[in-house]
Amino acid sequence: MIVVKVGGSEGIDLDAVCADIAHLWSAGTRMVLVHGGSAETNRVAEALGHPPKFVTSPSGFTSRFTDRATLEIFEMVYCGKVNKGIVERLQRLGVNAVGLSGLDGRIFEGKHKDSVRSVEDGKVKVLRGDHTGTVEKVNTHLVELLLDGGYLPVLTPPGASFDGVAVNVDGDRAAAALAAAMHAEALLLLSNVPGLLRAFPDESSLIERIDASDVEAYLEFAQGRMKKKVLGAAEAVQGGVGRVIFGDARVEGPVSAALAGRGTVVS
Ligand SMILES: Nc1ncnc2c1ncn2[C@@H]1O[C@H](COP(=O)(O)OP(=O)(O)OP(=O)(O)O)[C@@H](O)[C@H]1O
Repeated sequence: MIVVKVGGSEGIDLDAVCADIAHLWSAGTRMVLVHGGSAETNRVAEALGHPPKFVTSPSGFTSRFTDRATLEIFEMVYCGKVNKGIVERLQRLGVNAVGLSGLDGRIFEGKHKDSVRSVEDGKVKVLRGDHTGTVEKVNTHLVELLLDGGYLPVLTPPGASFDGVAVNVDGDRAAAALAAAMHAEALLLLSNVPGLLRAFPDESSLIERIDASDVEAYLEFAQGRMKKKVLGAAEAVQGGVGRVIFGDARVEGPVSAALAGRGTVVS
């Protein structure tokens, strides 16, 4: 089986992703789709008068500061507009897709992190009231029930804390944990870039191949949220996933192209 994670950045062609998934699904490929929704969440948050706030940790990782109001906006967009938009596309293409968040059935579970360290003007501040977490446990039973019943699961953050509180989890790392837990042969991380670029944003600087034992060394090329993808790739291969491909979701047949090795292949 394969796990496909498609991001929610500008330029991603969800129609092309869904058409390709429908084609592979009807040919018998067992798969789970995980998605993001960051760009649309930023737009809706602005429109609702609660603009997004991103924090950068002392180790250089960027994340969305998720207070309760942000979490609710996040859910509206990720679990509502984006998730149902993908499920509708797939249904129209004849795929019996079911959309769930990681909170449903506690598919993605982890500890609630209430505070985050943020570097602001060169100083480290501690911000409280954060609703984030890292996926520590994937409960695959519900996902397997759906697959065995012929349904294509379409999953999205948030996840559930061990106390049952909704927590914003990173979609790439959640997909990586899912791929490892499901013993997937491949994890595809599709976004609005051709893959991991050595000199972002120069698209001709694509890194085509990374040795599985060496992934973390490539963190230095990733900026901003790309770092989480590299981290997710490292976690997936350490968890036994055969290969991880960073692929382009702006092209025709994006899933097949990534499966054929177009992008950055980690193996
Ligand atoms: N070295 C790099 N190579 C490629 N992209 C990079 C690099 N460094 C930073 N990036 C940025 O990482 C972004 C992809 O990560 P991001 O999390 O924003 O995407 P996503 O997975 O599509 O979104 P979502 O958070 O909605 O799931 C690219 O749009 C690019 O701007």
